[in-house]
Amino acid sequence: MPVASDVEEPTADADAADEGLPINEVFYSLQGEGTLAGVPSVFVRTSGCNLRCWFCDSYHTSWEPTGAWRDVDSILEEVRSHEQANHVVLTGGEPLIHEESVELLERLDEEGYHTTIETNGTIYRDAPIDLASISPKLASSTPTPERDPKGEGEWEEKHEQNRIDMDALSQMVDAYETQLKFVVTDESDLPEITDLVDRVREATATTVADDDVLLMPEGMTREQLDGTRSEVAELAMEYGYRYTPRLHVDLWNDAPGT
Ligand SMILES: C[S@@+](CC[C@H](N)C(=O)[O-])C[C@H]1O[C@@H](n2cnc3c(N)ncnc32)[C@H](O)[C@@H]1O
Ligand SMILES: Nc1nc2[nH]cc(C(=O)O)c2c(=O)[nH]1
Ligand code: SF4
Ligand SMILES: [Mg+2]
Repeated sequence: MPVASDVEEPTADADAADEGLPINEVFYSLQGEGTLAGVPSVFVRTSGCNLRCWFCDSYHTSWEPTGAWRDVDSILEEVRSHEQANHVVLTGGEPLIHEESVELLERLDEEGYHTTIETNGTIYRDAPIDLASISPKLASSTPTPERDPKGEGEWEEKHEQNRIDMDALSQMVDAYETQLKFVVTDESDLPEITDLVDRVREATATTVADDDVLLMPEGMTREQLDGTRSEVAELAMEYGYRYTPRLHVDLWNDAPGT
């Protein structure tokens, strides 16, 4: 069922909290991205986002948010049904627009799961998060009229205004074990990445090592990655940052539930 458009705003939380979370999908796979790539994990994907990256590979959580409201108990039951998994990845959409994500993370933590959150880093919440996998959005993600997958650039200004919130980002880096995972389209992204990393280092008490900074090639299909991964790998070597593959795309292309 379509998720009401008000899930896009964090202010809708109070009303929605009783109903649980808008869930787009729950599936079991290998973590495909970042320092835990290859680890068997259950993915819980919430619907609704406060940004609109033109390249978003989860279109039905952002541009066309779709899902069903589910209470935390029913989500936990499905997570537990994947008995082999010790790791849970909470993703979206933007999972931190939802207050109820905190309750889900608390319950997962109580049951002994390792929790990763995939977030764009614009909203801080206090929750038991074992790895904050933060993917701050660069200027190259902005949905200009030429790149808008849906309209004619109606989201350009709002996306541009909201894509970086240095207070939320630095609070998260100080609170949790963190990886900063940048989607790279080409080498023109690198000056913005180095500048942002410098600003995070200035704003936080935490040491952000170069290998906590990950470059991930843009592409939601193998064919698209064929056009980006070599250049991004070279850039990681040149700048001393870590390269992360998109292992799930290499293995399963853009198949649903992977
Ligand atoms: C769909 S997002 C959901 C979590 C959160 N909204 C975020 O952007 O971090 C999950 C991850 O996929 C990445 N991603 C989305 N579309 C992509 C694409 N076309 N190529 C590479 N990575 C992409 C995001 O940057 C993020 O790291
Ligand atoms: N296998 C797999 N690994 C992932 N890591 C982060 C994902 C996400 O969409 O947040 C993702 C995903 O969609 N699939
Ligand atoms: S922030 Fe994440 S979910 Fe939202 S549009 Fe960008 S990639 Fe998609
Ligand atoms: Mg994904």
